[in-house]
Amino acid sequence: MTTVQRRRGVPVTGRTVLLALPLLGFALVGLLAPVLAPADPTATDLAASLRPPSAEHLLGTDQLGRDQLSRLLYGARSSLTVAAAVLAVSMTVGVVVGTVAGYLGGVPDRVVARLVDTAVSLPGMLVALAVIGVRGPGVENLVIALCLWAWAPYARIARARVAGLRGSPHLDALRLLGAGPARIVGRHLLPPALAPCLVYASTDVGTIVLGVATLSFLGLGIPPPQAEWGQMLIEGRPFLASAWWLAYPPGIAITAVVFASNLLGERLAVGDERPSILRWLLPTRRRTRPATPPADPAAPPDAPAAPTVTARPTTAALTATATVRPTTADPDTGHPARSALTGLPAASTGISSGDDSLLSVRGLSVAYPRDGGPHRVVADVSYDVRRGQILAVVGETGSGKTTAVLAPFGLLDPAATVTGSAVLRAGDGFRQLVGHPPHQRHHQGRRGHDRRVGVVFQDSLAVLNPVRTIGAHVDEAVRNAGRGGRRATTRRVTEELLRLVGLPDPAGTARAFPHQLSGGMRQRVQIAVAIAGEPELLVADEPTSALDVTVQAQLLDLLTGLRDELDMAMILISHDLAVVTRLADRVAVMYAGRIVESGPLASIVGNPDHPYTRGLLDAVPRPDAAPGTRFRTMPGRSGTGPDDSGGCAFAARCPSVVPACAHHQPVPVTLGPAHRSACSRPRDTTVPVTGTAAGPDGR
Ligand SMILES: Nc1ncnc2c1ncn2[C@@H]1O[C@H](COP(=O)(O)OP(=O)(O)OP(=O)(O)O)[C@@H](O)[C@H]1O
Repeated sequence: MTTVQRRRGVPVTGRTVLLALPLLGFALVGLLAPVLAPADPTATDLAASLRPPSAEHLLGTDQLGRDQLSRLLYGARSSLTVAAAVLAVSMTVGVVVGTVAGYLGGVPDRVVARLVDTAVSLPGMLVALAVIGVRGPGVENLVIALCLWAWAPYARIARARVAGLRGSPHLDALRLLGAGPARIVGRHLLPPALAPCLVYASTDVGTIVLGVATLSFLGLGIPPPQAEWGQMLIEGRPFLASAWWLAYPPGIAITAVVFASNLLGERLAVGDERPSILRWLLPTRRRTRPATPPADPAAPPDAPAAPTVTARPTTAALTATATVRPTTADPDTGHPARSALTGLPAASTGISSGDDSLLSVRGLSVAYPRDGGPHRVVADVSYDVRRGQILAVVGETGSGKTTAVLAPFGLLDPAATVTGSAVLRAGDGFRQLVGHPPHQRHHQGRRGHDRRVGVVFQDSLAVLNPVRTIGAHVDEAVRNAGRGGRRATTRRVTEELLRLVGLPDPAGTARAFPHQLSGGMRQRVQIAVAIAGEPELLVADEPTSALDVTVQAQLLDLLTGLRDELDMAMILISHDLAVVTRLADRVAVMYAGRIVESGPLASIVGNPDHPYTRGLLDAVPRPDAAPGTRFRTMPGRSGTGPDDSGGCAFAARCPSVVPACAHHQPVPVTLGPAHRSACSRPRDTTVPVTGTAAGPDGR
C-alpha cells in the first residue's frame, strides 16, 4: 500500500507563472509609478505640445505637453487602486454573505439567492452609470458603483461551495467535536469558499480595469487631471491620425491587462490550483512536510516499508497529559449535569438508574420528504447500548443502518424528520436527544451530548480537510475537548493520541496532509480525532469498508483494544457480518428500515431466527470451506422502505413466507435472553436455507 501519494491538482508550473507575470507587472508598475515616472503626469508645458516619442519623452507628449509615459504609469496606479478597492470590498462582502447563507440554509439562503440573482441579472455598467449619475464622478463613487454589482458573483460562488459542504461528514465530525458555528464558518468554510473566489478574482481584475476605463472614457470615472487609461483614450481620439502615441499605448495597456487576467483565470480554473493558492495566502497553513513520509502501519506485512504496529501506550500515558473531564458537571453551564438536562426522570427514559445503559433508543422513526409527503426510511427502531459494549448494526445497503444510528445525534440531512426517543446518559442524569427543531439539531453536537460521542466515518478523505495537516485536525479536537493548552502542550496530547491509534512517528504524521497518508492511516487519524474527547460512545460507520482485508483486521483489532483501554461503548455500522463477528457483543439486523432481529452475537450467529439473518449468515464466505465450495446469495432485491409493503417487507424474498406475512407487520417476540425476532411464521417450523448456492463468481 502506498504511503505517500502524489499531491492532487496541477503544481504551480512555469506556464502559470508566465501567465501571472503581466498582471504582476501591472501591479508593480502601479505601485512604483512615483518612482518610475520620469515627470509629473499632470504638469503641463504647452510649448512641448504633441511631441512624438523621443529620448526626452519616450512615449511623446499630449496636447497639453504632459509626458505620456508618466501618464501611462500613473494610469496603471489609478486602475490598480480602484481594482484593489473594488476587489477587496466585493470579495469580502460576497464571500462572507455567500458562506453564511450557504451554511445557514433555509430562509436566509433563499433571500441571499434572490438578491444575488437580481444583482447578477442587472447590467453592471448601467448600474454604475446610474449610481455615478446620482452621486457624481470621483474615485469613491466609482468604487461604490462597481462594488454594487461586483459582489454578487463572489456570493454565488461561495454559497454554492458551502452548500455542497453543509451536510458533509467533515462538518458533522466537527459539530460532534464541539466546534461552534463561528469556528466552523470561519475556520472550515471560509477557506474553501475563498479558494474558487480567488480564481474568479484573477479574471475579475480585467473586468474591473475595463469598467474603470469605460467609465472614465465616458467622463464618469476618475476626474481629470488625474491620469487614467480610459481618459487618455478619449483625449487621444481626436489625434488618432496625427499623433498615434496618444491613444495606442493606453489602448494596448487595457487590452493586455484584460487578456492576461482572463488567461490566468482560465489557467487557474482548469488547473485547479486552488489549494496551492490557499497554502500561499493563508498563514495558518503549514507547508512543511515530514522529511520522511510516515510509514503505513496498516500495510501488509510483506510490503517493504511496512513497520509493525507500535506497542500501544496505556491509557495512563494518555490521561497523564489530559485534563480530567468532570462527569457530574455540564461543561457548558458548569452546573451539575442533572440540572443541565432536560429534567427527564430516570423512569421515563427506559433506562433504570441502576443499569449501565449509555444510550437508549425507543420507537425511532425517520422520514424524508418525497412526492409531496413524508416518506419513512426508518420505522419504529429501538435499541440499547451499554457501557463498554459493542453493538453492531448490520443489513444490506439501504436498509437504514446509518440513518437509525446517526439520527439521535442530529447528523442527518436537515430535511429529515426524526421522531421517537433517544436518551443518552450524561453524568448522573439523562439527556433526550430527539425532538429538537431542525435548526437546533445541527448544533446538537455541542449542546446535545457534550463530546460524549465520537464518530468515525467510512470516507476519511471527505472527513479530513485536505488543506489542513493531520496535526491541525487532532489539535482542534484536543482543544475542543478542553484538553489543549499552550500550542506545545496541545501538540503533545495530539502526538500521544496518534501513537495510541498505532501511527508510528507521530510528530512526522502530525505534519503530513491527509492525501499523504494511506486509507488505513487516515482511518486511524479519524479514530484519534474521535477519541480526543475520551468519548463514552464511539460510532463507527463502516470504518473498514474501503480497506483491504489485512488493514481491515488491524483496524478492527485497534477498535477492540481501544474499547478495552478506554472503556468505551461502540456502535459499529456494517454490512459485513464477517467484520461484525470479530468484535461485536450484540447485533441488530436491519431490513427495509426496521430491526428484524437483535440479540447477543452468540445467539444471532449460533441460533438465527429471522430468515433474513439466516440469509446474511449463509452469504458469508467461510475460510474453512473446501476450495470450489459454492457460497449462497439471497435472491431478490433489498427492501425499499418500511412503508412500501402492507406486511413484512422481506416476504417477497423469504423462503418461509406464510399468508399472514403479506398483510401483517410482524411483531418482535422474545426468543431467549435479550434475543428478539420479528417474524410471523409459526415457530415450530425450521427455517430453510435461504437463497441459492453460488460460485465465487456469484453464479
Ligand atoms: N438525505 C436523504 N434524503 C432522502 N432519502 C435518504 C437520505 N439519506 C438517506 N436516505 C434514504 O434512507 C434509506 C436508508 O439509508 P441509509 O444510508 O441509512 O442506509 P444504509 O443501510 O446505511 O446503507 P449503506 O450501507 O449503503 O450506507 C435509503 O433508502 C436512502 O435512500
